[in-house]
Amino acid sequence: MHEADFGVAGETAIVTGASQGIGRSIAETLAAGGANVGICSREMDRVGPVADEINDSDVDGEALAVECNVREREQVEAFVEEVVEEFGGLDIMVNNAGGEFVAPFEDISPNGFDSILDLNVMGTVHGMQVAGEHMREDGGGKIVNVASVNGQHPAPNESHYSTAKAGIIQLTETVATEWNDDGIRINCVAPGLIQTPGVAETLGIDSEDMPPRDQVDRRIGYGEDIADVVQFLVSPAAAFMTGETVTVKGVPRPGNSMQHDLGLQ
Ligand SMILES: CCCCCCCCC/C=C/C(=O)SCCNC(=O)CCNC(=O)[C@H](O)C(C)(C)COP(=O)(O)OP(=O)(O)OC[C@H]1O[C@@H](n2cnc3c(N)ncnc32)[C@H](O)[C@@H]1OP(=O)(O)O
Ligand SMILES: NC(=O)C1=CN([C@@H]2O[C@H](COP(=O)(O)OP(=O)(O)OC[C@H]3O[C@@H](n4cnc5c(N)ncnc54)[C@H](OP(=O)(O)O)[C@@H]3O)[C@@H](O)[C@H]2O)C=CC1
Repeated sequence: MHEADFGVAGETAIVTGASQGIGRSIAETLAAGGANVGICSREMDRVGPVADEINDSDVDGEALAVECNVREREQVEAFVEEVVEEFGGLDIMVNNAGGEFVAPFEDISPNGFDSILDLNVMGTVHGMQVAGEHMREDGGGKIVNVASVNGQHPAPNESHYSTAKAGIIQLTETVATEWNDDGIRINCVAPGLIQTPGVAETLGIDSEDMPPRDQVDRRIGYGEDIADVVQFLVSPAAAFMTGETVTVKGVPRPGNSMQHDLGLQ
């Protein structure tokens, strides 16, 4: 009788941008599943406590926090190297660090547009190439990139971010065809609106009454909604999936969904 295997126990994972929000949920979920996790953010003061919390808990996975700006190639190389040394390999790479500001296209300076492409696209390129090198030497691995529904559907005042996230979706599909023979599966998750500190800051959407997770028809998602799908994508259960983008956005419905209100349908 077949039993589905969603396990990650004993694997080593890296999650970028894990001091808060979706990245933190992914790191905690994988650690609770028994994976050792290397996590980073731009500030040790912010990401260190997340590792402490995981290490002080009774989950099986251990955490290592490293200060790393994903826009800086050398920092990504040093981060990955430290995790490989600490945990003895690298099986899973989650390129989550990303962000935006909201502005009309005509008000975004060349440098402003470039900063969002650099953070989201080049941050992901650095993570994929550096992790990929270790995975090829080690006989394979799994990569998950975090895009957005903004990379799939138009919404006003998100031109730079939507361009970047669409790029991440293409990057995922293209490199998946190239690294297939190396045993590296690469998939992508496209979250709808998720309750995180970043969304509170950028869009002014703060803690509202959150309906329970078992309700699909709600305005905004939890970090765990994304983390669970990421765990599926890196697990043996997704062995026949590569180059895919999985959208996780609940039910966007007029008058009901925040995404619809924001122009993302
Ligand atoms: C509605 C539908 C919703 C649809 C909603 C759908 C869901 C989307 C949810 C997404 C959620 C998230 O990603 S939440 C994440 C939220 N948090 C963040 O993103 C914060 C992270 N921020 C950063 O990493 C940075 O600040 C980042 C924006 C990349 C810029 O980094 P830099 O170091 O390059 O910083 P700077 O030098 O200050 O800025 C670079 C240039 O960008 C310009 N710039 C910076 N902020 C700007 C702003 N608010 N408006 C215009 N321009 C701005 C500056 O003027 C500079 O250009 P010049 O003046 O020309 O030099
Ligand atoms: N929340 C949402 O509705 C959606 C989010 N997304 C995507 O999900 C991902 C996470 O978003 P969310 O959790 O909301 O964002 P948050 O702003 O809440 O968290 C972003 C995380 O990334 C880190 N980070 C930011 N820039 C860098 C950098 N240059 N190098 C390393 N770490 C960095 C931050 O840490 P620190 O500040 O400590 O450096 C923080 O841990 C992003 O890629 C975002 O675009 C996609 C669709 C919807």
